[in-house]
Amino acid sequence: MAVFTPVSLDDVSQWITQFPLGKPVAIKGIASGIENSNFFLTTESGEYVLTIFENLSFEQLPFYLNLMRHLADRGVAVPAPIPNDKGELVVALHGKPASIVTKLVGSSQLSPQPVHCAEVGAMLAKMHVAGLDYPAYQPNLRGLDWWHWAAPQVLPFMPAETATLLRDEIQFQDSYAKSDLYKKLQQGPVHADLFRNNVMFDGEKLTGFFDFYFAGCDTWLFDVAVTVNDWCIDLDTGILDTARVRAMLDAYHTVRPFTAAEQQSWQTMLRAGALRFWLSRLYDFHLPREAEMLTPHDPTHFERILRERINVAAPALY
Ligand SMILES: Nc1ncnc2c1ncn2[C@@H]1O[C@H](COP(=O)(O)OP(=O)(O)OP(=O)(O)O)[C@@H](O)[C@H]1O
Ligand SMILES: N[C@@H](CCO)C(=O)O
Repeated sequence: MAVFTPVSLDDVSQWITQFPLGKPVAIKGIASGIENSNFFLTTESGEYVLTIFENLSFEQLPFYLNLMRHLADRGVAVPAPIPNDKGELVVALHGKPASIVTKLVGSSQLSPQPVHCAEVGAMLAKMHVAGLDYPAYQPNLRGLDWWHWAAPQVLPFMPAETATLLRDEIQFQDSYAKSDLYKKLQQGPVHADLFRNNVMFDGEKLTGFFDFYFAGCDTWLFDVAVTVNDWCIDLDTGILDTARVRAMLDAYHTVRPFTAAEQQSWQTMLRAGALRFWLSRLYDFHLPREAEMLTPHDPTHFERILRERINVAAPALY
């Protein structure tokens, strides 16, 4: 189901000569993606992932691919995009934008232990610091402006009590975003979707972050909140697991110390991280894209997490 645009060895044999990768030896579609057509590509020089982008355009892609290249060049574990002989990272294949990146070793860790959370926390801090001098800017396209655009479209579908929760939370986040405290937070490029299925592990060793296509510039703390809200919870209840939270935050703090302003903002940001995915899931659920083939993710998962973060104090940031 996941390969929307088929690609054969014949299709790439000529196309790939613009990349310094030698002859292609094998190509195999990857079943698990839902957004793009992905392939494992073996060439004379090694193993790579070829992606044909089904939704993002030639204009949108450079922000993401240049960011991955920038991070990879600074030792952050991410797939490194391979430039062609003109230095381009995005090249047309079957009329659609495509790229080749290095293949990460391992698989996703879907039942993380504290040791995995510590690896993620340390690498996330490293990524934030390495992104500081990334020259391109794009806002988080699923940030406050998007919440204001999406909420009126989903509210008519919602029962009164949950609609009130959504309205109140957006208002609460609005006033926080205007506060002096918010302005003190460090900002930069963030992944913004660093869920368990977007990180690769080889045993207990993290081998890479991937799927950067929600990345944008936002507060670093928002990225930490999104990551904790997925990696450090009991999936059935949304309740934070203190051992995993501590492992992730302590490892992050060792690489890039949190600030007092971040400490004060922590609970609010955990709520923002929950709101962001509650709203996007509500939107995908009630207003699915045309020809959407997917079963949408369950919005109530993040509604539960939001209520939990409103009602229960999280472990301190440091
Ligand atoms: N650089 C990489 N190295 C190794 N495996 C990769 C790499 N990039 C992607 N994969 C594999 O391909 C699968 C699909 O990739 P990805 O999650 O990016 O799909 P997508 O369709 O682009 O997005 P979505 O997460 O929305 O499904 C991943 O689960 C992973 O197993
Ligand atoms: N991580 C998102 C899906 C988009 O990558 C979610 O769980 O809603």
